[in-house]
Amino acid sequence: MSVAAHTTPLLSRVVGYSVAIANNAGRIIRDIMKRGELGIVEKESARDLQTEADRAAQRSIITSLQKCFPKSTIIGEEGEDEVKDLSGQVFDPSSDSSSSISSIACPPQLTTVAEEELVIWVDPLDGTAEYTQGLLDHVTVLIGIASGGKAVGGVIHQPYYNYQNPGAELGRTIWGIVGGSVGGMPIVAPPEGKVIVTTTRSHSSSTVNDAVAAVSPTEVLRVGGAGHKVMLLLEGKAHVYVFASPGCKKWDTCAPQAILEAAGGILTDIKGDPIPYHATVAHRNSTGVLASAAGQDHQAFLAKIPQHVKDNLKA
Ligand SMILES: Nc1ncnc2c1ncn2[C@@H]1O[C@H](COP(=O)(O)O)[C@@H](OP(=O)(O)O)[C@H]1O
Ligand SMILES: [Mg+2]
Ligand SMILES: [Mg+2]
Ligand SMILES: [Mg+2]
Repeated sequence: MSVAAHTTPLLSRVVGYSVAIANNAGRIIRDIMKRGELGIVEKESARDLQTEADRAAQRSIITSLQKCFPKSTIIGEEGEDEVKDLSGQVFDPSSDSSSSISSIACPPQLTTVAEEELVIWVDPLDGTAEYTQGLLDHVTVLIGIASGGKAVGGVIHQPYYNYQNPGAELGRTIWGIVGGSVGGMPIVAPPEGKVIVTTTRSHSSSTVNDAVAAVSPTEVLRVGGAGHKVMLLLEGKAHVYVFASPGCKKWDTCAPQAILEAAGGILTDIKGDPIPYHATVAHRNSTGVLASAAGQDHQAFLAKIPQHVKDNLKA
């Protein structure tokens, strides 16, 4: 472990190590796709799939995080078996130069956060439906860090970024700490005079579509993954992410929310209430998600969501 690891705040260390751990999970996801044996199973429904990549990536992330931060609570999407299974290949994040943590700024109010206060929400593969359909750049690995019920830090790794540009570096990783710093990609403002809305591609409903129409979009980007959609907000390709559905879970939103807020954006439920991230909360974001890029009028978007949409999403 480097000297910096002992002198930097715990939260910066968790985020820095999560960068390396997420990059390693991305390698696992690419390897499984290359082998072509996806081992697809249905979870709660045919719209809720799990592949060997979801399972193997989660085993690796949880095993590695547990080893580095044994006193924190870690909650992963892929259920009890994968969480208790610590047989994943242990990856030592301090061996990876991508976990250079000295540049990850932590604001004063978060420098004293203790390991046992952290709740780490892990989505080992966000955008599973798109992964199985070959829409590979929709896939992300999400590691979100909460303290006091709030999303305070996060990592989004996009393992297939640039996969259609041979010769360019494959994959990218974005990280952030709320009130601290954001890194890994330039933050770009979306174009003025347009309202580009991003929403689900594979989990639509009439309520989802009513909410999208209500914000009067000039364009709608239907893409996979909560992580991918928040990346579109960060890189100036969309103004707002509207998802009036109870389908997203805490592991889908914790990391994207922390990074978006670190970059000046806002993520709430569809009514404008904050999403809680304590260890004991229900996993489902039953009142939907609305996220806006930095500089956008979040309240104005919320005000356009029709009452019948809000009424359909009960806590
Ligand atoms: N109706 C639904 N049923 C199950 N999962 C849903 C869902 N709606 C959204 N989700 C989950 O929320 C995440 C983002 O969804 P979408 O891509 O449709 O915007 C996906 O995460 P995973 O791919 O990690 O499971 C997806 O499974
Ligand atoms: Mg899933
Ligand atoms: Mg997900
Ligand atoms: Mg997932």
